[in-house]
Amino acid sequence: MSAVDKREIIKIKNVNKSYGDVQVLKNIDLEVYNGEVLVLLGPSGSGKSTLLKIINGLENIQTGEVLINEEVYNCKNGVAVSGKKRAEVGMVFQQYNLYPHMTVLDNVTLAVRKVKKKTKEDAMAIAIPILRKVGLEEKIHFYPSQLSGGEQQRVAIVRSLAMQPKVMLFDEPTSALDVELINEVLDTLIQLSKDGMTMVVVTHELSFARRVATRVAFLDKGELIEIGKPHDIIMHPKMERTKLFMNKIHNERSRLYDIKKRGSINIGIVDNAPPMCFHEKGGELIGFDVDLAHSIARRLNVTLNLILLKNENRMDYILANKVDACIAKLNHTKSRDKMIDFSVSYLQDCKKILMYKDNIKSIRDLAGKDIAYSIGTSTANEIESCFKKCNLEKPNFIAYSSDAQAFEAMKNKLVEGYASDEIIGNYFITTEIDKEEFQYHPEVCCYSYFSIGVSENDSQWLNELNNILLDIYDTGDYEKIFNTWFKTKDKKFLRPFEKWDV
Ligand SMILES: Nc1ncnc2c1ncn2[C@@H]1O[C@H](COP(=O)(O)OP(=O)(O)OP(=O)(O)O)[C@@H](O)[C@H]1O
Repeated sequence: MSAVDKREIIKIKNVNKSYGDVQVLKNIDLEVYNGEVLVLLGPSGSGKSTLLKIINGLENIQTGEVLINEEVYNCKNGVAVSGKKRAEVGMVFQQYNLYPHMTVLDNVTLAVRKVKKKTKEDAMAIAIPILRKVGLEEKIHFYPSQLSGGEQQRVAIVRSLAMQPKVMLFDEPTSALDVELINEVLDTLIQLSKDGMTMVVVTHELSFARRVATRVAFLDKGELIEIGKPHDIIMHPKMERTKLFMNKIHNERSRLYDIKKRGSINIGIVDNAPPMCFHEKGGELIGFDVDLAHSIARRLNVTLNLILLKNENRMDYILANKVDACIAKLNHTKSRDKMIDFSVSYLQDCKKILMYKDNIKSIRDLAGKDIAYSIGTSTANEIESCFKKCNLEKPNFIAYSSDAQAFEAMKNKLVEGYASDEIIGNYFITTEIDKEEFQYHPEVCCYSYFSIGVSENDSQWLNELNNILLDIYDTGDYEKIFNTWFKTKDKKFLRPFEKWDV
């Protein structure tokens, strides 16, 4: 996220708005700072859209004023600035309202030419780099009907951006889109925020608010009830009205509902960590995680789509709601717990350091020694914090692109040891002829808990998933899967943990 400074870009002072006798906004005071992304949440009819239209000068107000960069844009005597000035406040609606008979390029450059009086060439010079940035360069000669809903909405965003606005206002920009298209529009908003654009966004996408918003404001019945950091307003609201709304939205927005509606579940897996998930010789994906994913899909009575992820992008996919669940030998760690939710743990393991037996000395001897691990895993961090707790100087962790490569590095003596979850390390030892040569360092064992990762605030989906995991256990399926993949009996077969507790 870009840096926010305390310069007020939008200032709303004591705004009251009525339609006839009905007051729809009451004494609104609000500032939006430079580079800030302010998300407006609230029930239907609470006045969110009206507030955006007031900022933009599309609606008049009965009292107060709206300033943008200290210039009055709206006040009780009517809209205070010219149409050209008003175009400096970009607005994107739920319906993208593109001209159907015009190409993408014409749609985007029309206002630049008409309102800003730019030549066609100048307008194109502004528009094309923005179209390129949002990945639409190849579609500039397409007509709206030839584009997906997500692409049309991105064109609408570019059309506003081409006016080089000081702020951008979005009114539920994703609510008319299918689930799979929502993220491409949200990604465009995320990019805009990284570029430092000041934005006010009305949305029901709580995970987007958690990820991108600088602050979240909750409106109810025309009043600004609460404003603060996304985590505080969404997870720990202080006001009763906010609490009621959040509970309702969490239930309504459950992923479980989408999964059932779609008839399929998207489960993220990582395919380079045998025996959890890897490619069989024929190329088929197999492993503990794969079997677990099938068991879950069967219980939900939906088809299973396995989505191939990497260790290093697993969290991003969960955060961006690109997968419904992630079963990718994901360790439940404290830092991840701040961003996503975890199911009950389906496997307890231990992070260890595998070495040539002859090299094993005291734990203190590991200080500064090169140890390989697989990139994007929590292994290095977790072992480092175990060392820190014991006041020991830590080894020097070196990231390799997979567990197989990290193991090879140790085997070829490029590094002193290979660190991983024991269950994965064991797989590599058992496939070696000289397995007797290797041993885990006897003094290093940091407990790890494999859990399924899901996006936050969806208690309905999480509860269902936990119940399914316990059912998989209770019906004996878990034992079968366990015994298929952990033949070496290297792990005890445990009932999934009801609670995460370290
Ligand atoms: N042009 C209008 N004339 C009369 N009443 C209006 C007009 N526009 C909005 N309202 C009323 O003002 C109130 C606030 O509407 P607004 O569209 O701002 O709410 P909202 O929070 O954006 O709702 P939603 O989430 O459903 O879009 C509602 O009661 C609505 O019926």
